[in-house]
Amino acid sequence: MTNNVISLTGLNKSFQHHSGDNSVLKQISLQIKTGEMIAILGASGSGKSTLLSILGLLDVADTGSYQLCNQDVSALSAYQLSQLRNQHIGWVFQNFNLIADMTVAENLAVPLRFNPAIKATQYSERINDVLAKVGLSDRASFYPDQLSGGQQQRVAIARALICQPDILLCDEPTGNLDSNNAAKIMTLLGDLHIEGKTVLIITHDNTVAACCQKAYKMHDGELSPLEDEEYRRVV
Ligand SMILES: Nc1ncnc2c1ncn2[C@@H]1O[C@H](COP(=O)(O)OP(=O)(O)OP(=O)(O)O)[C@@H](O)[C@H]1O
Repeated sequence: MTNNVISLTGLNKSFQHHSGDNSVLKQISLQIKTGEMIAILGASGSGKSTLLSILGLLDVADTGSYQLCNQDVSALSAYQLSQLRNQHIGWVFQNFNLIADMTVAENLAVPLRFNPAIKATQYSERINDVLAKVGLSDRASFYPDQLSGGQQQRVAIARALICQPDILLCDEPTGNLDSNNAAKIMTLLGDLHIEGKTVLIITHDNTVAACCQKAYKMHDGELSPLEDEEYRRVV
């Protein structure tokens, strides 16, 4: 057993095009320890989202090994993968992905309904807890379009937290926010990291990466660590 929550070794992924195979991830190796807060920087098309989808068990690599919480994911059935996903992973997206015709509380209940381990009698306590954590206890009955972008992203983070995952995978979490709201979201993610969550953020933005303990750069499907001065210099 290691204390790596995520361990990737020699991961490769290609997509087929009419013009031939397009190699998107090349020999990716990455170890993330429990409770770390990590950024992956990289230009558009460099392979960041593809890597995040594999880490979040939404896609699979062609070759290489992926251990999530010391379990080799290639050995698991679809049902076991969905259980592992429910248990360990919360997602935060750039576009918030809230359901427009549901209230905040109803949006937060959606992942609970897919999680058989959580009883319906626990729903309201869970919803109240996560709304308090993101500072939106007074917005439970609002619809997404009645909230600012920053508030919608806080609801999305509350939704990511509701099944009490230990890992947050964040895909450009500040990409649609102004700098003031972006800073608030980074403070919230930083607080969750301090509480012990493992936080992985993919971003184009050095100011976001500078809030993290470590950063990596994705370039043409290859991942390499960045030194402190490389990603903190613009801040
Ligand atoms: N399902 C797919 N089928 C074919 N090609 C794909 C597929 N998904 C991604 N790709 C290709 O993989 C490459 C990397 O895409 P990916 O979305 O991972 O990049 P990214 O770094 O996240 O970009 P962005 O920052 O713009 O979201 C791109 O060239 C893209 O066209």
